[in-house]
Amino acid sequence: MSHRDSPLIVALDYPSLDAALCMADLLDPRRCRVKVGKELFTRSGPSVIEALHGRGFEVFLDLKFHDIPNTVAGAVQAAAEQGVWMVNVHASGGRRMMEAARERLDRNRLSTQLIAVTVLTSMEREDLAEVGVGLEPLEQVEKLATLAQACGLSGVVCSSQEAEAVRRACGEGFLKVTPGIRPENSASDDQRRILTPSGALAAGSTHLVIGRPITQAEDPMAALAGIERSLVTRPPGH
Ligand SMILES: O=C(O)c1cc(=O)[nH]c(=O)n1[C@@H]1O[C@H](COP(=O)(O)O)[C@@H](O)[C@H]1O
Repeated sequence: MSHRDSPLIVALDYPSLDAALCMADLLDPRRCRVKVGKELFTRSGPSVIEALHGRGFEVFLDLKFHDIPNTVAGAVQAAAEQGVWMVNVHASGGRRMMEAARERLDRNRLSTQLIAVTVLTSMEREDLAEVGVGLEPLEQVEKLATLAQACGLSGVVCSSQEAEAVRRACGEGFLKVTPGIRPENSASDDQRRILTPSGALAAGSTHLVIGRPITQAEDPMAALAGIERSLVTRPPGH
């Protein structure tokens, strides 16, 4: 299996370039992609992207941009010009922001996948209510996914619990990138809306973002292999 077929994206949530690369060196770039998030990128800057590309990884740059349209379009262009495979914005930034980002990539013939975060997997109904959204997470995810698709984005970040609804609303080809993945018997940590890796794929996730269950395992590549096996031999009913 090459990374082009693998649904697995390992979140490299580390406070330094060295720590992230130590983990990357334990992983096989033919069997997963990697995600660089806010902490690592803020500390290391673009050098981490270069180092991961040099090791053969495709990179999801997860900076969840959310600002006025012109600012987000510029940031998305800067990310794409570093050659990353995927970049994301917050769908709650709205239509004008997402369209500006899409248009900027198209105008510059940049093929980076542009996706939108819907409702963070750490949030439940009460958390949404507190920020003025009086909908269930599922309804809000559907609403934002439909908007992101109308703005020409390639997919969304959502929890795997909503992947099926997004598939119904936006179709098979629309990417459903789902964090909040927890293998059987592992700690949920700060995640709230979770599923197992096989449950997530069965629900329609196209890509699974997995951090701590792999990066904090004693043998990360063995943990990744265990997840791969669970995807091949799905439990009955999935
Ligand atoms: O955009 C993301 O990747 C993201 C969105 C979301 O709603 N929830 C979420 O957990 N993430 C990211 O996915 C990763 C999940 O890591 P673990 O909880 O360690 O598996 C982290 O890097 C989060 O920043």
